[in-house]
Amino acid sequence: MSAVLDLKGVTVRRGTSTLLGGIDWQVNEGERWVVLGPNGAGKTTLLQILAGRSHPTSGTADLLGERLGRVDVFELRPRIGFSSAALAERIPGHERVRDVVLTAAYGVTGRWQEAYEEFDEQRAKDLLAAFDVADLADRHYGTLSEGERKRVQIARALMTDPEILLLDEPAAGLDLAGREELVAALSELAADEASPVLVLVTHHVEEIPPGFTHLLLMGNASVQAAGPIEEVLTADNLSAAFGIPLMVAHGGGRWLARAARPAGR
Ligand SMILES: Nc1ncnc2c1ncn2[C@@H]1O[C@H](COP(=O)(O)OP(=O)(O)OP(=O)(O)O)[C@@H](O)[C@H]1O
Repeated sequence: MSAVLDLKGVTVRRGTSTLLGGIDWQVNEGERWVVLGPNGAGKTTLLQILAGRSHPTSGTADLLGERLGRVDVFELRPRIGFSSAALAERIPGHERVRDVVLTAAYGVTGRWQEAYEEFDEQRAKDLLAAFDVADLADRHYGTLSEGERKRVQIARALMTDPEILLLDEPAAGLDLAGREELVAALSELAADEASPVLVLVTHHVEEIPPGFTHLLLMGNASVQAAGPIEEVLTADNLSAAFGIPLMVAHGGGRWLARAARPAGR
């Protein structure tokens, strides 16, 4: 079985900065990955490669069996769902929620004169229902709460029935109730065998949804540890990645982390 994502020695340089230094990573069918690490670790840069929106300076990135640099990325991108704050900013506030999801079929934001099939309309409706926002379908996107927007963004990322779904900090900016609702929705997505391979980027172990299987821990532009979540998410690994002594607890499918001793002691 070939890997869904296969990165070998992936390095990204911008000027004199190394944003990613020699990343080796394999993701297989059915896996649900969390990419965790501190600010500036290189998580967003990595996701840009996985989304086919940026190329490595050196090394090789095979996405769905296609090598970046040799494949037409415009054919590849519909096979990879992607949700990020930067993409969300492009959604016009006056767009109807149903059209925010529907227009992903053409990879555009802002409905204009595209013709959509009944099948597309139905899929957009079903996705809104799956994320519990069906009753918002006729609202303007700009009138939604942040939590509602996040769920619409994920529904949009799934519109093309992708083989991989990349989520860059989906819980950022949510209040506690919003975060918990999103974690529950992502946990359901993880449990569904029909779901694509999932890759979720976060800074916070509290945002890891139950059912996610693997963890890539990043720090200093490189992989600190990678593998099954229970093996990798240890106090030692997390402390090394974040650069302070941390404690980790696990219960009820959820994770917690805090400083091993109060700051300043
Ligand atoms: N075009 C660029 N030129 C130089 N440095 C860059 C460029 N783009 C990003 N960086 C730097 O690369 C590093 C990694 O950035 P990246 O956004 O991938 O990190 P991240 O782990 O996603 O961080 P955060 O959690 O804060 O979003 C950061 O130090 C950032 O300042």
